[in-house]
Amino acid sequence: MQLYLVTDETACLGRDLFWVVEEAVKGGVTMVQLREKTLETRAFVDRAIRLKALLQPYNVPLIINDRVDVALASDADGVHIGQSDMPYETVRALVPPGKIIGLSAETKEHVLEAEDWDLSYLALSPLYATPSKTDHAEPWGLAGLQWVRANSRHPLVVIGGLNVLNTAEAIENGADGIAVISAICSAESPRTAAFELKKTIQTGMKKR
Ligand SMILES: Cc1ncc(COP(=O)(O)OP(=O)(O)O)c(N)n1
Ligand SMILES: Cc1ncsc1CCOP(=O)(O)O
Ligand SMILES: [Mg+2]
Repeated sequence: MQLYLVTDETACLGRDLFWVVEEAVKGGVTMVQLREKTLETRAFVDRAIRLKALLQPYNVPLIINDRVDVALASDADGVHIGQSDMPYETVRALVPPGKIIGLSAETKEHVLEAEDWDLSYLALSPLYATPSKTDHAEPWGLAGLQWVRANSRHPLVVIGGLNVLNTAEAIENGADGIAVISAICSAESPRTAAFELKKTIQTGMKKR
């Protein structure tokens, strides 16, 4: 989950979502989350199955946002849950062993509660304010990220307002990866954008 693409069709500037995802993967994306907030269940499952087939040859895991049923139906590699979604214990009981479970943390309490849980990653949500999610919580900022790094045993992903200019500092301050919507989906070239972000992550990693 070094470079984690979260999909949003409306951010893709009218371009085909599957084209955007494949370009991004060719540029260096290491994990993809299918995030559909309005799609009906059948269309969501169809899209997940198609995306899984696209990603498989690249060995890039597919994560489903919010919906354990869709993750199971599409044999996705995992599920991402937030603080208003299905509770962790229920998800853990439903999802087969070996699947990825990622969780959003919006507060210090969420971070501490997650210490007992078997998570593949914890996402600091959001690191910075972003127009891509209108109902987001108070941003963590770099000081918040440093606190989480010191108090969490989980791999950390940061999401919200990440771009090529602020990625290195997030990595240097303890993030193990970044998750983005607009920096890739809305880029003129999703492939080049992913390539540049990946290069920046790797530079940041060398400095810590
Ligand atoms: C990687 C990642 N981090 C955070 C979120 C946000 O999850 P959530 O708070 O449940 O909000 P929605 O995305 O469901 O609107 C995420 N999806 N992915
Ligand atoms: C899904 C989500 N969760 C927290 S912020 C966010 C949106 C991130 O989008 P962007 O990378 O365009 O800021
Ligand atoms: Mg959610």
